[in-house]
Amino acid sequence: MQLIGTGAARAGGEDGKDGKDGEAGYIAASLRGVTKDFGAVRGLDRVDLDFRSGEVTVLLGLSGSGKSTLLRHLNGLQSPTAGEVTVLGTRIDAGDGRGLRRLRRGIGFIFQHFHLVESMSVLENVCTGRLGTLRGPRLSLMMYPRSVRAEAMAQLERVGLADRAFQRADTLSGGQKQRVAIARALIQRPRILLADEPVASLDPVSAAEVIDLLREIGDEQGLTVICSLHQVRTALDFADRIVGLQGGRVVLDEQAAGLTVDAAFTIYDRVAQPETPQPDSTQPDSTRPDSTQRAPALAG
Ligand SMILES: Nc1ncnc2c1ncn2[C@@H]1O[C@H](COP(=O)(O)OP(=O)(O)OP(=O)(O)O)[C@@H](O)[C@H]1O
Repeated sequence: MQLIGTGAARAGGEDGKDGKDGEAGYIAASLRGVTKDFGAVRGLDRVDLDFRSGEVTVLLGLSGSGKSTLLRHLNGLQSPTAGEVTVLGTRIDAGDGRGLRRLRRGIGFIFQHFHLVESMSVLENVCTGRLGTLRGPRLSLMMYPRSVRAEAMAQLERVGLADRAFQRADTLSGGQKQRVAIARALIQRPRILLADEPVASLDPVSAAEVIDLLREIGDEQGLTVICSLHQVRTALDFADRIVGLQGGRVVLDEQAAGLTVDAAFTIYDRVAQPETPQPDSTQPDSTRPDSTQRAPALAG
């Protein structure tokens, strides 16, 4: 089976041209020959990928396959050992501190553990998403411009949490916290939304709500969404495109619509021990062995 397909080219049209910034389907981010070494450990291995505007991509792969490392390269949190990372038309790996900060304003990042300030109100947490555009410290909600507070409230309405605006963040459930984190990312007015296992800490119902919200917002705003997940079936429902990583290498790159669950699972099977039981694709996600459950067995 040929695992590496032409997902990126198909998403952007047959010619695969870059297009101009602002056009639907232009290349919002790309990695060219990106290798990342952490001492003796290779985190990414000669990765070539283009991500087009408006496209929702899910990164799949075993724990340690390089998903988080790839996402961190896309917002300049990490720099490659070799290769180039271009985001929104600018080499993010070569930027200075100021250029990097400016570029990062166009990139929202959602984390597994939300990264909210628990003692702050929900509304103030959302306002912090605009700190990069404001001069000077903001030590309380009222130190943010009225326009920022109004926009934060609008974003909370968008994620269905306006009624929680003045509660402390630590009074929310995990699913609610992740929706606040999404609102905080949206107030940046990003063009790219990166999400690193955004539902890994959530119950299945909250996880589905967060995934649906990300898809809706991505579609509404034409965002480039790149998200790592461990739930294969959810990934196929959510994504336009699936990129599979193994040992830091891209081993699968296909449109989600053309992939079966079993084909997607080959990302994991290629490193499975021979005696590892094969998944039963007739079972629903909640009962079927998924990568989160299979990973330890496969890795061991
Ligand atoms: N800061 C670091 N220092 C040393 N090694 C690292 C560092 N970050 C990542 N690695 C290594 O790089 C490889 C890829 O890690 P990465 O966190 O990207 O994997 P992942 O696919 O996101 O895993 P998970 O699904 O568990 O989050 C792993 O072998 C990991 O141990």
